[in-house]
Amino acid sequence: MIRIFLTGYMGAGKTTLGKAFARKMNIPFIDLDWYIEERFHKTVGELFTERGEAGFRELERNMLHEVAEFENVVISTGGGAPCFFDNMEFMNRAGKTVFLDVHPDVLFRRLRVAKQQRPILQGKEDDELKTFIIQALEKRAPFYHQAHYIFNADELEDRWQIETSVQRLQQLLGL
Ligand SMILES: Nc1ncnc2c1ncn2[C@@H]1O[C@H](COP(=O)(O)OP(=O)(O)O)[C@@H](O)[C@H]1O
Ligand SMILES: O=C(O)C1=C[C@@H](OP(=O)(O)O)[C@@H](O)[C@H](O)C1
Ligand SMILES: [Mg+2]
Repeated sequence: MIRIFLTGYMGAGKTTLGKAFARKMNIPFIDLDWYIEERFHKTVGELFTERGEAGFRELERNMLHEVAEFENVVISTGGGAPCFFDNMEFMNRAGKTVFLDVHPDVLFRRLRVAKQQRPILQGKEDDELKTFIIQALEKRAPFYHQAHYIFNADELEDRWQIETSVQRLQQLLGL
C-alpha cells in the first residue's frame, strides 16, 4: 500500500509535483487545500478570513486525518500543515513523508507571481516577501526536517523538468 505525503513551503511544488507523480504512479492524487475547499465550498483565503489562521489550522488537521484514511494515494499538504499540532508525527506514522526542499531564491521567484491565492503572503512587497520567506523557513525547518525523505525541487519550471523530477522521486522512494 502506497501513501505518500508531500510537504514543504508554499511554492515548493507540492501540488505540481504531487499531481504529476500520482499520474505516473497511476494512483489518485489529493491536494489537502483543494480537498478542504471542496468540502467547505470556500477558498482557503475565505476560510482564513472567516475563522482566522487558528480556525483554519484546526480544520486542516481534521481534514488531514480524513485524507490519511485513503490507501494508495499521493497527498500534497499545505505548507503549514506539518508545523501545527502533531501533524508531522501523524503523517510519519500514516505513510511516507517527503520534504520538498527548494532554495529561498527559487521560492521567492515562484511566489512573487503567485501570492494572491495565499492569504499569508497577500499584500507583501518584494523586499518584505523575501525576508518573510527566509524567516518562515527557519521557523518551519525543524518540522520539515522530520520527513522520511528530503527531495530537491528547485527545478519544476517546465514539463520536461517536472517529468525528470517525477523520475527522481520514484527512485528516491524505490517505486
Ligand atoms: N514555470 C513556472 N514559473 C513561475 N512560477 C511557477 C512555475 N511553475 C509553477 N509556478 C508557481 O510556483 C508555485 C509552485 O507550485 P505549487 O505546486 O502550487 O506549489 P505548492 O503546492 O508547494 O505551494 C505555484 O504557485 C505556481 O504558480
Ligand atoms: O504555508 C502555509 O501556511 C499555507 C500554505 C498554503 O498551501 P501551499 O503550500 O500549497 O501554497 C495553504 O495551505 C495556506 O495558504 C497556508
Ligand atoms: Mg499547493
